[in-house]
Amino acid sequence: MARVFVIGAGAWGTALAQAARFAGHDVTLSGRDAQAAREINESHRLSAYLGDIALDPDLRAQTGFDAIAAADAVLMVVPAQATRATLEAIGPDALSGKPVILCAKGLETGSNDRQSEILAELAPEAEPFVLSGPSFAHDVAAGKPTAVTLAGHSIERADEMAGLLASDSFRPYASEDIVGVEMCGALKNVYALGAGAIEGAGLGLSARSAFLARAYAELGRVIVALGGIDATLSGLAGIGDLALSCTSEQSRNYRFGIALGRGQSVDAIRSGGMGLAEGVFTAPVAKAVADRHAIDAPLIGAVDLLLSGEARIEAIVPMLMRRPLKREG
Ligand SMILES: NC(=O)C1=CN([C@@H]2O[C@H](COP(=O)(O)OP(=O)(O)OC[C@H]3O[C@@H](n4cnc5c(N)ncnc54)[C@H](OP(=O)(O)O)[C@@H]3O)[C@@H](O)[C@H]2O)C=CC1
Ligand SMILES: O=C(CO)COP(=O)(O)O
Repeated sequence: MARVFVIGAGAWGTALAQAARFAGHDVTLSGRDAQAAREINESHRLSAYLGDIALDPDLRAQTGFDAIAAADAVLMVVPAQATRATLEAIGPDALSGKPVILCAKGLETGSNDRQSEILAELAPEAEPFVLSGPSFAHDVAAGKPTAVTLAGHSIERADEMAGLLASDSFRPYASEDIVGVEMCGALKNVYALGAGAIEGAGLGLSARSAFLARAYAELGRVIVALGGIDATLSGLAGIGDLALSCTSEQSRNYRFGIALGRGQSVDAIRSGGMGLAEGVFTAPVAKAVADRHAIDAPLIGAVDLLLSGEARIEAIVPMLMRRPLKREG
């Protein structure tokens, strides 16, 4: 039994804390909301995020970072834009020498950083890992089976972390492609916005499937240009999560995209309480990264344009369709 410390008591942090309990560990979950922590400890629920899913009674929740010093492994699961401030609050010493598994899916606004780049800056002595793949928090917390990718700098250490979190319902596959896995997790949210917009605009399932296939090709170009491994694309973090998020109304990003496709503005959708849609923050960053590396990424550009409010989907689709024809592959 290891001591696992999970930071971020929203839907995904709590689901992963539950997964770590399924794997038999001593788990502490740290959130910023004392009332939510009390609900987890006393009622074994997190109703605001996970409805009536029963949490393991031995899952302990708290605010603050007290138990982190004793942890064998740390999972970072706050939203991507909150990772920097959270790491600053923890301080570098507490994470020195510890495996830190980064679970948020997004690129940071302003710096354009991946989650592992933020960790390297603020806790350079921590050992970075990235977890990503097709995994809705409700499914994982309820003990429904899924598989994910878990990447580290060394495949042997990734094997060890995969072994740490594995249970009958949670099956991590080891990888040594931190960059590729991070880009898959961040960009699938951008593509889910686009696929949702196609649905919301009533453009049909053929269009959505064509978008998904071209998103897959584009994501492959991004991974390789940034130094990732092409094979990651065909794995759980790649096509596994892309297919899930681009076709399921369980995805917040997909639902946000549906609302965009129906003509609602970003502000109107946000004020409607849609919940966290990481792709909204990541899309402009992804566009900047693609431009900087001269990557041909028309779909990221299209989603970014749609989010900007400067063009509606009815105008964007012909722009995509009238580009010069290409050969596949
Ligand atoms: N939900 C899912 O199915 C999955 C989510 N992910 C990823 O996990 C990450 C977290 O998502 P998820 O848990 O779903 O999000 P939620 O919206 O469910 O929860 C976010 C949590 O982070 C807290 N939080 C919000 N802003 C801050 C901040 N500025 N500083 C510190 N804490 C903050 C919230 O606290 P409070 O409640 O007080 O606002 C809440 O506890 C995202 O990157 C997402 O893409 C990955 C796989 C699956
Ligand atoms: O990452 C997820 C599933 O793998 C969750 O997707 P959303 O954040 O779009 O809900």
